[in-house]
Parts: sequence; structure tokens; C-alpha cells
Amino acid sequence: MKKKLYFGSNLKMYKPIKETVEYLQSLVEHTKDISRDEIELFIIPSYTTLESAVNKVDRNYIKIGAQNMCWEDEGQFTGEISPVMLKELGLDLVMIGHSERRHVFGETDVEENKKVKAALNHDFTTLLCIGETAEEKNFGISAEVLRTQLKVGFHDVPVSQVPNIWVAYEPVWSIGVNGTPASADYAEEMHKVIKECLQEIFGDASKDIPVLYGGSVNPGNANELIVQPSIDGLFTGRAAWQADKFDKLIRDAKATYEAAQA
Ligand SMILES: O=C[C@H](O)COP(=O)(O)O
Repeated sequence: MKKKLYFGSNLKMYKPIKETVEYLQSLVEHTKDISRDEIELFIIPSYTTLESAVNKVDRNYIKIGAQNMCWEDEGQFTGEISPVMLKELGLDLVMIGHSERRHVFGETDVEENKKVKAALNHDFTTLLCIGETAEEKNFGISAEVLRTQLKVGFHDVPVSQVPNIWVAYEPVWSIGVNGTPASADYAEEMHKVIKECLQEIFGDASKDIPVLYGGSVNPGNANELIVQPSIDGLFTGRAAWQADKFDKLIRDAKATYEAAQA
């Protein structure tokens, strides 16, 4: 059966307001003929651009999200942004536990769990990012690491909230300018581990949770990744930051997936 494909990008700490809005508007123009029953498209720009982005971009075509969020509604948390503040902007989704939050800023699985629960309780689509480091991979404990991140990250999350849950698998060693993309076989193997673990946590309801691959996705590997049975979408950084190039990557991947289903 043909599944809906998910394509998204995290803009990290790139693109100020004007550039972000132009990029989003251009991405809408490029992709608006592709049925949103067949693809889900989302972009996660920096905080300072969000108000302009939600006001100036047609969100029938693109969901817009935040890159991080505090677990408390308000309080003595200098420098943090609360779910209430993000809700006020009318955002669609919140990303939790991106590799750079975990490994540059030291966030823990327990903190990600608090954020996941807060985001779900505020009715955001909640994208939990997980992934093992190179060292963990070398020790042969990738599956154990992913299972831990999922079991702690979704601890105490009721099955009723599954419709708002997305997961991105981004091996830390595959991300960014120094990253090495995971092979399609390796990514598929890890996605299977993730789907089995989600089944343990949420039962059959977990079948509706999209699991996206991220980490040096590019025009050279997107097609072989998207045809893997356990990969539901591509979470892309650098290769998505020009609207015309991202549009082409999406169209090529979609066509390759459809050809493989025929
Ligand atoms: O959030 C996106 C990931 O960090 C992937 O970034 P990248 O495609 O530039 O490696």
C-alpha cells in the first residue's frame, strides 16, 4: 500500500527573517501542485523568524515548527521559550532532542521526556529526534541506545497521543558538514529497531507514527533511502536550504518511491 511521504528541513541557526520567509514562500510555489494527501512538508526555522513565517506563509502547504522548547509553561528559565509562547504563535509542530541539543547543549533523555510530554499536552505535533554517536556505533550498541532514547523519551506518554507523534532517526555521525551519510541498509536496519520499539511502547497504534531518516540526505542518496520499507520520510538539512533544490529532491524521491511500489 502506498504511504504518505514526509519531507522536512531544520534550518538550524541559518537564515534570518527575510531570507526565511522568501525561502518558505518559494518552497510553497515550487511544491504546491504536489498533493498534500501524498506528502507532508514541514520546515523548522529559527525562533526569531517564526512570527513572520506563520503570518506570511500558506500553511496549507507547509507545516512550521520550532527547534526546541522548555517543558514549563512559565517560570524562572532565562533564555527558554515555553509551549504557551509557541502556541500563541500558532505553530504546528515542535522538534525535541535534535542531536545538536543533546550533544552541543547537553540535553538528557529525561529532559527530552519532559519536553515531549509538554509539547503533546499542548497539542503540538511532536518530532522526537534520536540517534547514536559514532562511539556507540563502534561499541555495537546502536540499537540499545535508540531503544533507551525512545523508552525514556516517550515514558508516560499515553497511546491517545500517538496521532501527534513523529520520530526522526539521525545518527550523530551522519549529521552536518563533517557527517558521513548512513547507508540505506544501515538506516533501514535501525528504522526496524525503532519501529519494533515503538510497537512495544504504544502497541498497534504505533503503526501510524512516521519515522524519518536524517543525516546528510542529499540528491545522491535520497532515492535509495526513501524506498526502504521502514523509512517514511527524509529529514534534511543542508540539501534542503534552496527551495528549487529541495523541490527537486522531493519530486525525485516521490517518483522513485512510486516506481518501486508499482
Ligand atoms: O536536522 C537536520 C539534520 O541535522 C541533518 O542535517 P544535514 O542534512 O545537513 O546533515
